[in-house]
Amino acid sequence: KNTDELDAKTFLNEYNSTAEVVWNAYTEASWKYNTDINEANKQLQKNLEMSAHTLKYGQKARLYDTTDFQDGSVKRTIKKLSDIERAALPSAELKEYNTLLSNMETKYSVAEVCRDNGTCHPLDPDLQKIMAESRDYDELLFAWKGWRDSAGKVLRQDYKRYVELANKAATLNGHSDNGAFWRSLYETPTFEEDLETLWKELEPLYQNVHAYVRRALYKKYGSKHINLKGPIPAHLLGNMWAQTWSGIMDLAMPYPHATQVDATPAMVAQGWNATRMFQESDRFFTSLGLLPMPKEFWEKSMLEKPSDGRQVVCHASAWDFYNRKDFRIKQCTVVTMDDLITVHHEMGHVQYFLQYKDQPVSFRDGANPGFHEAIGDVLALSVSTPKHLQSIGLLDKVETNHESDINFLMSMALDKIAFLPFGYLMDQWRWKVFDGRIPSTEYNKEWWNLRMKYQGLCPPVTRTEDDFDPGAKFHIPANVPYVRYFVSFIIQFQFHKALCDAAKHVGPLHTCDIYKSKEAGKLMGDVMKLGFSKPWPEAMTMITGQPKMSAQPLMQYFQPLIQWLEAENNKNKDIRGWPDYDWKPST
Ligand SMILES: C[C@H](NC(=O)O)C(=O)O
Ligand SMILES: [Zn+2]
Repeated sequence: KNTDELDAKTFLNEYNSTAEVVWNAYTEASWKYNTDINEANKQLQKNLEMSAHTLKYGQKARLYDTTDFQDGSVKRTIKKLSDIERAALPSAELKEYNTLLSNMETKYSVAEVCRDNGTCHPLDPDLQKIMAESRDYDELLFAWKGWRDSAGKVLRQDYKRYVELANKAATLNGHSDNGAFWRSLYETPTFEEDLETLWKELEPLYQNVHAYVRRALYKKYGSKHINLKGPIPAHLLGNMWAQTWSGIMDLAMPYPHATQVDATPAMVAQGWNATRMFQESDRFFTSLGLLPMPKEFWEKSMLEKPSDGRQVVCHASAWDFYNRKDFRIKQCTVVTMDDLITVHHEMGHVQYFLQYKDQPVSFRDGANPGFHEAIGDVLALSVSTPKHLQSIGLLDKVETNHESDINFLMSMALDKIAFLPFGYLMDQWRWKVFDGRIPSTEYNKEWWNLRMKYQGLCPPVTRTEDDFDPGAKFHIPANVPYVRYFVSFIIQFQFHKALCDAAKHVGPLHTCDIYKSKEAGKLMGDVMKLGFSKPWPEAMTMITGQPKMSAQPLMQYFQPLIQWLEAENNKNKDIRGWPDYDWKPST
């Protein structure tokens, strides 16, 4: 083994400069395909070239014994390069794997649901709009079942083969399976236990929100479709996957006569468009002293769904082109408050890219994947406050009284608390698929067992193993891990609390708006500059003064609502949980 540290440094410099070129070429090709899906753009050549580069340098990296090296960054980089992921596969299987991934993401992205009259609806914006706005049980069922027939079902065989190849690559890199590889990115031996502890702390909160919303849906849809002691039919929560419930805020509004919290009507009335939404977000970031979007961003991003007939991958994403200059967002933006939040989420990714762009490519990542997902959401917690929305002209009347507070906290809970079980179960399912606890013959049964166990949902119609409902959620065919969002929804409140302290906020945490606080911006910026160069507990300590994930700030933020929900559910004599677990809605 080579123990020459200077030699390793030279090797890493060569790696870094060649990687930028190869990764940039791949990213450009991938962007071209994602924003114009067709056979011509499908060329997977650049992907193979990237894997060839990874293989070449990964094999060299494995020749070093870094035990006695002085420079921690050199050790950290050599260790990271030694895991060559899919490049470990024999070339025929690597080609098959890349083709499978491309086909799965394409099938998902071009899927649509057609009516008897021949009208066909894509997920974005049509089906998403129906799921958020329709209050017709059967119309919701048309969209819900149609999407799973068109996007999920067709992926089942591809997925089975993808699991085999992903696991083969993982084992060739020394992991027990692909789930173990995904968890290794958190560098936390107690990661799974820590997550379960956090979930157990937050489960009572979720069950209170679930019981309250079940009561609201009972009022709307009646006893044929809602059992007050049972699971909720999964198509009634205002979202295609029931992962956030803000779509049914009008049914769940605690005090309809107090301050409203939805900025959508004002955005539409004032003629906001996608660019305006992104400019607003850019303004918030720069108000904190963080970096403005470069001109390439405005010139090359795709901020709206193209109207020229091109097929695109509409699921929003942020892109680093690894040349320290070119950063983009691809989003099929619609003018709603919900999408203004998504805009901030994606802009948070680009801010992270900008902040760590001078790190070596190996460190151009979040401290852990949850950090990358949290940045934009932290700022959105400030933007969402009635006070801030009023300051940008999106809410006219803002009252600071108990009812308005509870209305606001309910709207936030329908996004942030409703999401927690979904954020947790997505990779519970995949980790079990990868380690074999869920055989391919039980993909769908186990999916619905987890949807029942964690979310208290049931399918509105019978499901079989001809279906593949997990495939109807983007991240499954797109091979994007998901526990990062569960982590993000917890740590973003830790960050929010720390930044509000830095901004010298006084009063309840949920009223904090860090807008224009340079102190808050510096705290965030310094952590983002680190990228992946230090283990994430160090980054967590820089922001919060302690190294662990904690549910306490989230609980503190929602404290007034927790008390209100306890009282409200007790007043309604509503049980928490769904003991009538085998109840089914009448069809
Ligand atoms: C929460 C997650 N966000 C994202 O993909 O950007 C989702 O949309 O499912
Ligand atoms: Zn994201």
